[in-house]
Parts: sequence; C-alpha cells; structure tokens
Amino acid sequence: MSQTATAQTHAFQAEVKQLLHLMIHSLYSNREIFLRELISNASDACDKLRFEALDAPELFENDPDLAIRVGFDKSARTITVSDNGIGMSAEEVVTHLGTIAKSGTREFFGQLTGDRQKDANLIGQFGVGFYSAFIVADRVTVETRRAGQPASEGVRWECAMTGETAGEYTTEAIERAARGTSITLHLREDQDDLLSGWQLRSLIRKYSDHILQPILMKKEEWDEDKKEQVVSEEDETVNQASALWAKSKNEITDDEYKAFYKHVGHDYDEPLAWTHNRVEGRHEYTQLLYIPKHAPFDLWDRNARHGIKLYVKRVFIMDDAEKLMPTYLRFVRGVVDSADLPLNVSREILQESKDIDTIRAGCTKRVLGLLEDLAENDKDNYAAFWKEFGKVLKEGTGEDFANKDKIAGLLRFASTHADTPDETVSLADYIGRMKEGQDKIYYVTAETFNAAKNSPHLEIFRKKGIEVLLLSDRVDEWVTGNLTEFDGKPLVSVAKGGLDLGELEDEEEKKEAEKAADEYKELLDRVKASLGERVKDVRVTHRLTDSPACLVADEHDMGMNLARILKAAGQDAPMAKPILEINPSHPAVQRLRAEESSFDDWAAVLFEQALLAEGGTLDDPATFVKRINHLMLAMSGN
Ligand SMILES: Nc1ncnc2c1ncn2[C@@H]1O[C@H](COP(=O)(O)OP(=O)(O)OP(=O)(O)O)[C@@H](O)[C@H]1O
Repeated sequence: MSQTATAQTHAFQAEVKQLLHLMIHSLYSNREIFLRELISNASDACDKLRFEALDAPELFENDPDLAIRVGFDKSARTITVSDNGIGMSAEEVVTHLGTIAKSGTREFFGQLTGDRQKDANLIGQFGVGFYSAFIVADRVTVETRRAGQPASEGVRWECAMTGETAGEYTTEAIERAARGTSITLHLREDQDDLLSGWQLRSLIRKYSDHILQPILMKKEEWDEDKKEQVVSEEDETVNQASALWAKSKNEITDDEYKAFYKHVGHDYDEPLAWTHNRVEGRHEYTQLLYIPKHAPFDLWDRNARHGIKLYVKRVFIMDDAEKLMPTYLRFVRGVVDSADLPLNVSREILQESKDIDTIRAGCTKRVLGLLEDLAENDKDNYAAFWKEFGKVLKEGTGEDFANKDKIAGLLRFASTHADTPDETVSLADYIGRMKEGQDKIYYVTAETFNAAKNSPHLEIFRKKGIEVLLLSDRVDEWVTGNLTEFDGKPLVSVAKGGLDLGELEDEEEKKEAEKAADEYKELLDRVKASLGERVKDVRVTHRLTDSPACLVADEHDMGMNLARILKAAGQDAPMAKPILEINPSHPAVQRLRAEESSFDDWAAVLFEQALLAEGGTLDDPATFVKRINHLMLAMSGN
C-alpha cells in the first residue's frame, strides 16, 4: 500500500485478480449480467439499511424512501448504478471490494482449468457479483458513504483494468452528502450499444423486474426537432418493485421466478425447481424455496452460509438464516417471510424460537415434497439433482428423525442389478425386484465402487441372482448406521454376522453347510490357532463360490469399512477383530488340509488376501510378499 497526496494504492488479493481475469475472459458473451449483479447488490444494501434502521431510525437521515437509480451519460460513455442503502465505510470498501472473504476460495481457484466453458460454469457457482462490472467496463469508480456517518466520511474506490495499474485499485476520502453507493462504469470501447435508455430498460425488466425497491431512470421523450429520444428531468420506475413472493402464484411467470432466483440465490444459472406457498394457521408465513441446478463450490463446508433469507412482513431481517433449513438441505435457496415474528428478531432469538421450529418443519416438508414430486414425475431432473446433492441429502437419514422415511424414499443407489456406478436404484425399486422368500435389503459398503462391485461377499448373491446395493460413498456408512429398515424390510450388510439367507437357501444347501462345518472342524481349529490374535473366529462359509476365504465383522461389531474410515479421519475407532470364513470347496482350502511344514504361511496368506480383497490394508506388506514368494517357490519344487 503506497500513499500519494490523497489517494492510496492497494493491490488486490491474488484470488480477486484471478477472478477478474476469468470474469472478463469467460463471461463476455453474457455481458448483460453486470447490471443484474450491481442492482442485486444495491437491493441488498437497501435491505440492510432498512433492517439496521429498525433499531436506529436516524440512519435514514430523513430520507426513508429507498431506491436504486440507473443512469447513463453518452458523451462520457458511462453507466451509473446508485442506491441510497447502507453504503460502505473506508474499511468496508477495502475488505468488500479488494478481497474475497468466502471460505474455500483458494481451493475453488485450484479447480479452474483454463477451459472457458468449464470455467464460466465454475464462476457461476462461485457467484459473479460486483466484479462482473469489469466485463463491460475497463474503469470502475465507486463512491460511497455509510449511513449515519458524516459527509466527510465518503470514500472513492477506483480501479482501471488497463495498462500498468491493472491488479491495483485506489481509495481516497471524499465529501459525499448522499448516503449509499454509486458505481460508475467507464465502458470498454465496443460497449456503446449499452448507452441507451431503451437497452438499459429492457435489461432491467428482463433481469431485475422482481427487485423489491423501485429502480428509477430518467424519463425519455421524443424530441421532434432533434429527431431523437431526449432524457427529461422526471423520474420513472422501470421495474414492478414489489415482493415477488407476496404475489399469488398465478400472477408470476416462470421467467420471473427464475430471475428472482438468480438474485436471491446469488446464482448465475437457473434453478432446477421451486416451491412457493403461503402457509396460514397458527403461524402465517410465505415460503419461496428453490433447488439449484448446481452445487455451490462450498457445499461441503458445513459451516458455509446457508441460503435462506428471512423477512418479516417484507422487511429483510437476515441472510443465511441457517435455522430455517436443516443442514442436510443446505443447498436450498430462497425466502421466508413471516407475518408473526417480531421485527427485532436476532440470531440468538431464532435459536430459541418455537415459531422458527414450526417454520423450519414446514419448509423441510415442502422441499421434501418437491423432491418427491421430481422423483416421481421428472426423473431426468431428479437424476440431475441426485448427482449434485445426493450425498448431502443422505446426511438427512441420521439428522432428521421425523422425516427419515421420506428421505429414505428419496435415496438412490448403485446395485448389482445394473452393476454400474450410476446411482439410480431406489429402495422401492429394490423391494419390487426382491426374490420370492427374500425379506431383507442387502448391501455392501466399500471404499470405491469397484471394491464394492467385486467384493467376495457378493459371490453367493450373484450366484442366486439376489440384488445387492453397492455403497461406496463415505456417508453411506452413516446412512446404513441410521437407516436400519425400509418399508418393514431390514437393511443388512452382506459382510456382517452369520449369513442367514432364510428362505432363499434350500434345505440341501443347509445340510451341506452343516456337514462341511463338521468335516472341517479340525482344520478350522488349526487355522485359528495359527492366526491367533488376528481373528475372532474361523468358520466355514457359504458366502463364497470362487474365492477361498473372506472376512466378516461379527454381528454387533463395527463394519470394517466404517472402522477404516474412522481411522483415516483420525478417530479412535475400536478395531474389532474380524471373523475369517473359509470356502471348503475351494482347492486352496482343500490343499491346506494336507499342508504340514508351511501351514502357518498358508493360513496367514489366506487371511491377508481376504483382507486385501475387501479393501483393507496390511500392516506388514513386506512379510506378506515374502510369504507369497516362499509359497510360490515351494510349489515349483525349489
Ligand atoms: N451497492 C452496495 N452497497 C453496499 N455494499 C455493497 C454494494 N455492492 C457491494 N457491496 C459490498 O461488497 C460485497 C461484495 O460484493 P459482491 O457482489 O462481490 O459479492 P456478494 O454480493 O457478497 O456475493 P456474490 O458474489 O455471491 O454476489 C458485498 O457483500 C457487500 O458487502
């Protein structure tokens, strides 16, 4: 930061520089959005002032009529967007317009590829905001004063995107009588078509019609002598300037819903679906809730801002009212407008409020209903939703007891039915395909789809044609830990406990299994003695057809995949000892019965390969390799 007579020069945070560069290069084909973004910010600034003024009416400075103004100057080649909202202090100007304060910003920029189309989509997810001004302007001047501050506290911020000063901006103190912010865009050379009242009006109507505050422009009249439109001194309101959500549904077009979403969701893209309702009864409120098409870049940050704006009787109260949506629906964006909450409601009050609990339950129900409707009637869009947000929705199985069944009905999984990683199978689909005599929903969990798909535990299921769900998201362990049944059918891991296939097993097979257990008793005891502390038990299996052995967790012990996940996350998970099951019809097992001198090596390899096959890791891989070599050489007679 260097200092001249009055102005200070600052360098942008590195990420801002990157964002500016990308914005200019990736979004120029969509340049019109700059106006929507600046008007959206101006509207937020008005909302914030109205809210702060609830406790401090003097902030209005005798000018309570909030408005946004759009003007242009043909000869200076500028467009100006002004508001009389909250404004910014000198400090706020530097933090808000010189840095990006979103968590995960650095990681986000790490994902950019240099491919214009892809990067444009990513920027959309990030939120384009103020910096979109530079798509059409090569110099931007912001003049602002925070409400309640004296005129001497005005600030001018300026940044030129050309020449040596690109990447820097200046700030200086100015006198500014008017509260709020004016943003002046000095247009790039090829942008002169924007310097038209008609063009700007049509952009405002197209993108910002729903903005709550009036957007004013100077009226234009036809001058017969000059044969052109002349700007008069009279103001006119260009937009509808009413709360979109307060209108009745049949008065709102889809385009209006979509345009409003872009403002409230800070999204560049259209929403996937929405639900709009007025709820009457004990609590009266309106909800307009949207499901985005794409996950925001910070979806995995459970502390990231949540997207619901709370209004009370159309007065904006707060952004990110996280109490209005459960965490597993944190991707939902929109507005809740309550008729009953006090205007001075704070975050602390919200934490305790029973009214908020009721509103939240109502909003949750609506969103789940909307998803059910999509799943039923618009399968392609539901599949798109699932791809983006399925993992988050899964968290709901443990988070929202009251709606557990509804959430379970919305889940989609991969399964052995198609044997592909596509998550398309619902629990209802699964039940519809169950074999005669099958009374359980079977699943396997593993670290990757391929590990799940090729798990030895599936062999008997594949042989009998019984479908198994293939779960490989980390969160799936959480799902199966919380969701123990669906529609009266228990969910059962194929890798836990003794396998009881109930009526799916015929008498013959049962008898054979019992016989094998007797016959192999001595071998089982020897293997168990040889493996010692590494296993809880050794028994004969009827899960396997091709593999010689597999590991299973005891009925009430933690599954081995979950134990590994917890360990990887640094948690002190109790590593229960597994049970080794061996397949008596496998030649390697039969060969083992006759083994004398290398029995311990054989037993260890049997155990270790079973551990590897189910996704585990060996604590002593070198010894495993040595054993294998030893056995190979023994077999070749050396
Ligand atoms: N007209 C304005 N009046 C007051 N503050 C403003 C105005 N325009 C921008 N700001 C401040 O600058 C910040 C950054 O704006 P920007 O548009 O880049 O991001 P955003 O609105 O927070 O989020 P998004 O990028 O998702 O739109 C805003 O959060 C706000 O604090």
